[in-house]
Amino acid sequence: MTSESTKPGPGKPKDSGRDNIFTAPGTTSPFRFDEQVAAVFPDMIQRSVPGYSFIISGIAGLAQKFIQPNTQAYDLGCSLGAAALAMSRGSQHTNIPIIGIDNSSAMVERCRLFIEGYRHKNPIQIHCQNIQETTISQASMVVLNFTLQFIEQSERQAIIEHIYDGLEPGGALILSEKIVASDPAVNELLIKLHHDFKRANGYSDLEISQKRTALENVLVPETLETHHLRLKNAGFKVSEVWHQQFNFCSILAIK
Ligand SMILES: Nc1ncnc2c1ncn2[C@@H]1O[C@H](C[S@+](CC[C@H]([NH3+])C(=O)[O-])CC(=O)[O-])[C@@H](O)[C@H]1O
Ligand SMILES: O=C(O)C(=O)Cc1ccccc1
Repeated sequence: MTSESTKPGPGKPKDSGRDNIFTAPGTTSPFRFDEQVAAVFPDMIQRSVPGYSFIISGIAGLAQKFIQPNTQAYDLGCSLGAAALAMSRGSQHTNIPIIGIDNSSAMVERCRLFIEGYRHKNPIQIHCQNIQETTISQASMVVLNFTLQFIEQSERQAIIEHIYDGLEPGGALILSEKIVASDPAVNELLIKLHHDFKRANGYSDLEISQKRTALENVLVPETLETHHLRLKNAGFKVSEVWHQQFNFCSILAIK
């Protein structure tokens, strides 16, 4: 069993492989979190999201500050549970229920196995369900780590409001998202820098372009202004960017 205190981030389950999903020409069907993606997810997210490991470590640090006794913590769109494990690791308290939610059964199955492989000091439960149908209560910390971007835009405000309602005063929402820069030229530049990052991590131009096509209308990014406004409208007192690398951003919002 691996100790959560010595391994940051998700590491790699023994059977996880390299992401070759978009290697073959003609692979452009819409992106889905199916078994094929779940099987290579640690490699895919690590090589595709600038700052991913830093954000996971940062979530552990934020958990140290925000998780309070007699509350719960949520990892919404948990995939393999990296943020749930980070919250467990970072929390100063034990016996805090940490609830991971994902609507992909392939992810949930692997997440449960993955979490079993780590020693964790807080109980982690993983549920296969839609975030839109998740009850949130007595929360001191909620994480949406690159999840809201995959949800219909028309449903995003209600989700943020529901999270706000379930948070205790002083509780934190960590919202990480791929963003669109307001200035079109800067936006193009950030997209280019992101593609350079992917190329430097071993993805070919064909893989980058086919995945870009597959993500159209599936991952719908918004501007930072839209996120801050949505958080403000939900009632959050504070929303500040605590990490940004190119067009990948993480916001800390406090109730
Ligand atoms: N409506 C929904 N309800 C529940 N789950 C959903 C929904 N829509 C999408 N998902 C799930 O949200 C996750 C998004 S990945 C999160 C990474 C993780 N947070 C990490 O810190 O490693 C982000 C990425 O791959 O860029 C997937 O597992 C989906 O099945
Ligand atoms: O790969 C990309 O281009 C992304 O924008 C990030 C990403 C990472 C994992 C799944 C889907 C999108």
